[in-house]
Amino acid sequence: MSEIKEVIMRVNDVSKNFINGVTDNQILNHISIDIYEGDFTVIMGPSGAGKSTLLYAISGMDKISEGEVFYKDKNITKMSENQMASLRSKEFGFVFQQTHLVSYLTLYENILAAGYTNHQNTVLNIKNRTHQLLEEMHISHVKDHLPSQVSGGEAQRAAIARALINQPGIIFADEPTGALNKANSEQVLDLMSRVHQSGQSILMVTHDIRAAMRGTRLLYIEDGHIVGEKQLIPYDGDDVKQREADIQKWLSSMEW
Ligand SMILES: Nc1ncnc2c1ncn2[C@@H]1O[C@H](COP(=O)(O)OP(=O)(O)OP(=O)(O)O)[C@@H](O)[C@H]1O
Repeated sequence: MSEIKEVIMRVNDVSKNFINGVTDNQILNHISIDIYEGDFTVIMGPSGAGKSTLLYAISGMDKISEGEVFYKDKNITKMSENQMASLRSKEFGFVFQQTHLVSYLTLYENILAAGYTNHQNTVLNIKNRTHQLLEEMHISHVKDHLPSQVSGGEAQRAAIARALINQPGIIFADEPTGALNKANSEQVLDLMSRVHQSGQSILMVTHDIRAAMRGTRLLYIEDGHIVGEKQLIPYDGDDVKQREADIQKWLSSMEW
């Protein structure tokens, strides 16, 4: 019997236009898609196809031109700035190519500060969870370093810890390994896989097959439409070559 998944984000007929002078560019063209709880959903597609625009539209980071986006049945399109800010700090976690860590705070303080944005939690709980995440992300040994004093991989792992501090319903990641070398990328991806295995819903944009293979559902966007989809069994580190070849074959069928 197949497992029934809950919808965590519902994208309903969403369009996004950018107006540059007199030109009106439609980047997202009436997209409707459900994102499921517990999935590691990956958005792929050619450069300029609208991958990041879709991620920002779904996460409410950017206003959409038309349509509606729901998070667990709450229509986020209708929320005020304050409601949206509160939802973002409690329910959404963000990881970008650049970490956006505060340069004058240590890794520990960066994570802690994000925890303090959720006023429902106690200081003791936030401190305990920060230490737990530092352990899980293998960065306890550099917790008192500034972002400029650690490697790109360590900084990105701190950014993931920061995204997880408030136990978000979903993590949005935009090319999280885009600025990292191969070794650091693999470490970050291993941690993202582990976070996903613990039940975390993730929506990630990437053009990197090594990152995409961590996903359980791949979506392909082109010319503002979702034109392809592929399901994958959860990543367990086995048959990596086969997984890579399967994704490559699927991408080639999209890009012919
Ligand atoms: N703020 C903006 N104003 C005007 N045009 C924009 C803006 N942001 C994005 N665009 C345009 O929208 C299109 C899609 O951009 P987007 O960043 O979503 O693409 P992408 O698929 O993520 O690309 P890449 O893989 O190169 O990062 C591009 O043509 C881009 O130039």
